Amino acid sequence: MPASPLAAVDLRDVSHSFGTLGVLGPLGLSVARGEFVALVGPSGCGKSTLLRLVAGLVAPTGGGIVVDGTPVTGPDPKRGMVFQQPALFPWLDIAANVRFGLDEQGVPKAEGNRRAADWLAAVDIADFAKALPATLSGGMAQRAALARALAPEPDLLLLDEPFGALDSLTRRDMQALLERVRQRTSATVILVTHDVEEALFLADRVVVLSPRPGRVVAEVAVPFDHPRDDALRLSPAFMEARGAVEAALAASRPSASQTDVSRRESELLPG
Ligand SMILES: Nc1ncnc2c1ncn2[C@@H]1O[C@H](COP(=O)(O)OP(=O)(O)OP(=O)(O)O)[C@@H](O)[C@H]1O
Repeated sequence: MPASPLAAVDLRDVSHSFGTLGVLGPLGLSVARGEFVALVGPSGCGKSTLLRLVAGLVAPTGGGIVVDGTPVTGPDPKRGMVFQQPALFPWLDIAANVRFGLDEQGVPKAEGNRRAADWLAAVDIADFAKALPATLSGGMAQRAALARALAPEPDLLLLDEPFGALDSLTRRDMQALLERVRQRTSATVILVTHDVEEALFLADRVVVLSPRPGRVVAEVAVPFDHPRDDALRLSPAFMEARGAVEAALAASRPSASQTDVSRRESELLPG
């Protein structure tokens, strides 16, 4: 599969197995520079694995991944990642956590402080600069994790269910926040989520994966301009896009009646 000239991320015939368990692919996926793609699919279909492969934390057992023209062979500071659990360094205050990647890059101290303060303000936690992570709520800690990932100005931001552990109201606040901070960065974004509404609210394209081993079964373009606000969720066009993604998800699963038939057949089998 030839690389698209505009692709920031190119997955070429990628597959992955853990031992004998095939969890992903083979699949191809191209993400354009600056595009925001959301991945949805049934639990266990390999979404997190796909993100870890792109991050270079795991090597694929088949195919290859190219980011900005260079094959992925390991982690790179140009690829920021946010996980479901904030994973902040517990012994560093929030400002130092956000500054961490900048210190690693050798950014001078004064500039690092200024950029960290700027990002803390952008995610509305400037007042918590001196707090330790353990004293923050889940939502606040996740704001800090987002600021930490964005402060080094990554070319690619990988978000693995970043709001999955939050209550629904905090989750909506965080979606609005991510939509807002996205205007400050030109990073390409890949978001893994279980939440179809979240995917549609944030992304430019939603990619639907099949049950394990995950393969691309549908792609839905999200035609709404940015910045988006909450009213969008109630618009007929949004509901229509939601219906399209949910239909693709439902179509990719074995139907309930098929499952019932196979269960009944297995119940009838001797032994
Ligand atoms: N390190 C590992 N060793 C063995 N099996 C693994 C490992 N990591 C993941 N798996 C298995 O691979 C499959 C895919 O896992 P993965 O976390 O990528 O799926 P997912 O789509 O992100 O799931 P969920 O939506 O539930 O988070 C699962 O069956 C999981 O148990």
